[in-house]
Amino acid sequence: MSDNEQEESSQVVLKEDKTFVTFFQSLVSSNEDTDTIRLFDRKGYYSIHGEDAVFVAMMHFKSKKSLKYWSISDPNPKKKIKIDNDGSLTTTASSSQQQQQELGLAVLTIRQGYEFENIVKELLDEKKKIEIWSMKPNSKQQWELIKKGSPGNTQMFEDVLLNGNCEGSVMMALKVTREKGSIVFGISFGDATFKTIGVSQFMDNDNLSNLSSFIMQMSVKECLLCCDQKNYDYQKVKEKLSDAGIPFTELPKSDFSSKNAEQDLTRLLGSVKNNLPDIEQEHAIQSASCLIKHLDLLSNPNYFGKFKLEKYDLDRYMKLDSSSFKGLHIIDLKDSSVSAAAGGGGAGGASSSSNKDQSLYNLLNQCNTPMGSRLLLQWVKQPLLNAEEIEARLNFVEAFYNDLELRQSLRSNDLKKIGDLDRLSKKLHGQKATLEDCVNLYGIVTRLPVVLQSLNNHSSIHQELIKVNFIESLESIISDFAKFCAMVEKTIDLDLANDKHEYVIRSSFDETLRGIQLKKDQISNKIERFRVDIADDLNLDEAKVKLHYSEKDMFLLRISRKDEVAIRDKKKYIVHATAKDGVRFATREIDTLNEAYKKWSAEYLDKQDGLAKRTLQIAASFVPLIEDLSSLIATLDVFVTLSHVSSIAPIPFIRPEIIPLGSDENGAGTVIIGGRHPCVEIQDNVNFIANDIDLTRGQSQFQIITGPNMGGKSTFIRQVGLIVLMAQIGCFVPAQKATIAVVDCILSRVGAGDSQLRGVSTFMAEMLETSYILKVATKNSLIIIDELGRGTSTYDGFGLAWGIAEYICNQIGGFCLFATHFHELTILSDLLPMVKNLHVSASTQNNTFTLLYKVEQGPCDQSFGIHVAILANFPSQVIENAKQKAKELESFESNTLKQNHNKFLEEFKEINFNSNDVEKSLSLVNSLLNKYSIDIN
Ligand SMILES: Nc1ncnc2c1ncn2[C@@H]1O[C@H](COP(=O)(O)OP(=O)(O)OP(=O)(O)O)[C@@H](O)[C@H]1O
Repeated sequence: MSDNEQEESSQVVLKEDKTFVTFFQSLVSSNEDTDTIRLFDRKGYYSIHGEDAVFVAMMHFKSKKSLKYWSISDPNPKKKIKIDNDGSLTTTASSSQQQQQELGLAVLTIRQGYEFENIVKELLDEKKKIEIWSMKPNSKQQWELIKKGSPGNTQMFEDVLLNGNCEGSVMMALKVTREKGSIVFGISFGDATFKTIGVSQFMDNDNLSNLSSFIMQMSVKECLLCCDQKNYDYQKVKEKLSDAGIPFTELPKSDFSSKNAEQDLTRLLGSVKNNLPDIEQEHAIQSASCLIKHLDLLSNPNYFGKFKLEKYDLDRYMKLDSSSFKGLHIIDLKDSSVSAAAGGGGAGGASSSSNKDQSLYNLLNQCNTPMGSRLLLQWVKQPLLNAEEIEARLNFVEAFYNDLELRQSLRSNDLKKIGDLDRLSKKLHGQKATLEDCVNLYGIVTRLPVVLQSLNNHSSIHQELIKVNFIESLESIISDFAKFCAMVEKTIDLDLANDKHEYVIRSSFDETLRGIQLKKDQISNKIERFRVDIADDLNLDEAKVKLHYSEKDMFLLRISRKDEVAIRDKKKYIVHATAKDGVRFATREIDTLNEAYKKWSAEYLDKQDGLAKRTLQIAASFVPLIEDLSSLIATLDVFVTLSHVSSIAPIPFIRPEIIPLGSDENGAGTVIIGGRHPCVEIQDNVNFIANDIDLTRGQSQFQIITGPNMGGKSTFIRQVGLIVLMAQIGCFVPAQKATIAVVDCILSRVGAGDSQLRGVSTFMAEMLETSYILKVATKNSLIIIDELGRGTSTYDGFGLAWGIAEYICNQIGGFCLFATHFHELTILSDLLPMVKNLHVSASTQNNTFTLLYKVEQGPCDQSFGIHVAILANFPSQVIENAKQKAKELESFESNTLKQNHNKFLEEFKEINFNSNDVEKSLSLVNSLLNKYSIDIN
């Protein structure tokens, strides 16, 4: 037995609850689903059992120490939690059942409130389903399921997730079919928390690249899949979902029926007919029917007419798949929701101290509102394709960029004070709001004229744009909120809210309330008189004895900690708490008065209940207006933030010139002068060297970058990718001058070591990723390839790199940055007109070796490696040997070898890596490798 287990077994608690254990075991054995975690509501706390308990203990507490064991063995253990080397948790078939049985049934108890809420969030992040069981009323041993949720359906946990959960929980229903030889996806996606639903029907290629982009860009959390085992594409879809880590449930075709779909959608979207999506999207409409059914949206009349139709137009956004997100570090894949939820500056930002390896989103997310952070995340994931739309965004950014005063006033005052409007509207809509929420909303609305005033002061060429898009909309929203403000002023006691943070209906509203308020006032007046007397008694200035009110303690007196000596050892003064702001105390008389005050307050709340409910009902009718305001503030916040980040960069970003997609035929293209990597340039101790690139179609669209290790090749090619992406988001870019040709997708294969594909060799992973690029890229794509062929022997790596480069140039014709350590590849520029060489420079003067990070024209002087070896005092014999080998390599020009690689590639491209049978694909590759005598070891 391991030390750990020794420790655990000593914690066995002999507490038998046989009935429960039997019930629990039957529950587990009747359901094979290992992804569901069950929590048992024990009134005041929750318990989790068996392997669920072990999973949660490891996930949340990172240890099994908090587990107890009930001494009843589990005769039927089904699964075992395995903690992998990287700390991740997986469930596997149990191999230590015996030990588990010896220990008994694991039990973990968790506290209600914060601990429970965090665990629910973490479980959803871990893609688990959650069930909450509660004891049936008036029964001792009978449990019933009261709540359930999953990553794509968190409706029943909205109260828990109201704080944070920035991206919501997008569920998609998916039907795959073939039409005219092409794969067609009918998709419906929805988020019940944010009350959005959408349909989209699109064609895809054999690599399902459109589906991949859709999943990433729409932040899909879970999938309902129309089961079609006989369909070959169906298996590929399942693989794609598994690779993307999207949990899916296979459902019968009968769940995807268009029978009532139109009617159901109309109910959710409201009666506006033109809300309805294009009815020709038959498969998507069928998926909508499944989605509505499985999210049970029609059982909640509150939802009727409240949903918004969200559109996903494939042709509107740049295609980005998960390897581009990872390769360019666009977002932190695991933490995206956390950092966005934090809002108000996000995690990091340019001024952050831990600025190493931060993502583009983290750099940009200096939003002042949570709504802004959410919208920015969406924009970063969905760069635009339409040049006019991009220019429109850039105009706004430019307006704020050039108006420092406006930007500062919006950032430091106006926007900062606007709370989470999405959360507020969710609470009001879900009838979970309180009078405090109404007062908060009132506070926000009454501050809007200040925002308006700031915007009105703006004067520039974009003045009209600001007027039409922000000023006029805001004026109309403010005027529509007038009734809400009047209601709050009339019904809620705003003085009490401001002074004591008590949120109640005005006493003047009702005779009974007035009577109770009188009693409360009498008590507080009495306490005030006590305060004056006590100051006198303590020999302290009256102003030094303050009245402290809180909902929990009611009235207490407070003196500074310095003055505490005045009450020390005086029995009549009862100390309640010592805090930073001083010592809080009372006397017996004050305690008694507080009791009475508490009683009257409770009575007041009771009597105001009907009026408060009515007020909240009226407030809920303003939800659509709150949503409009939220979206206006989010957009304003994102523009202000993009301009802010652009202006505070070490060297301010500039507005890029945009060349529409596909209109760069006549020798135009992407030209960046003095480009910088936005995330590397702000790293501590980095003196960033700016670099140029010219990707002109037909002349220099394919750039090979060579140079010494650590010379800045990867940084350079990624910075070009990021600059193009930022421009298409509508953001200014880190460069001195930039002309950006809009691209339809950025495809990247970066880093040999960190393949996302599990269980395949580095070489194979490289090949799979590259084959994907070769099939998906178009002449309008940007391809970024870094160190291809590292996972194989030098000759073969070179051969493959050569073949792939040639294929991109001749067959695809897209823009490409190809960083490589194969110096021989630079010869391509002599053979193909669109290929140019660049190299990162280094200096070997005065017997020192200095990386200069300057990207210069032409191939690299490949003797750097040997220079480094000389500087590192390698034995002369080794150096000579190395020189000899380098010569041999230089003369490596065997035509047969090169031909072999080209032939290999021709056949390799035809292999379908998306087939269900990975083994088969791999063995096909192996036989090809043998056929052309290519050695990958
Ligand atoms: N333009 C630059 N200005 C200043 N420092 C830079 C620049 N580019 C890169 N660096 C620094 O050099 C380090 C190495 O850069 P990078 O990883 O891009 O090199 P590389 O040539 O791709 O290396 P390798 O061939 O070993 O993969 C970076 O982490 C960064 O700190």
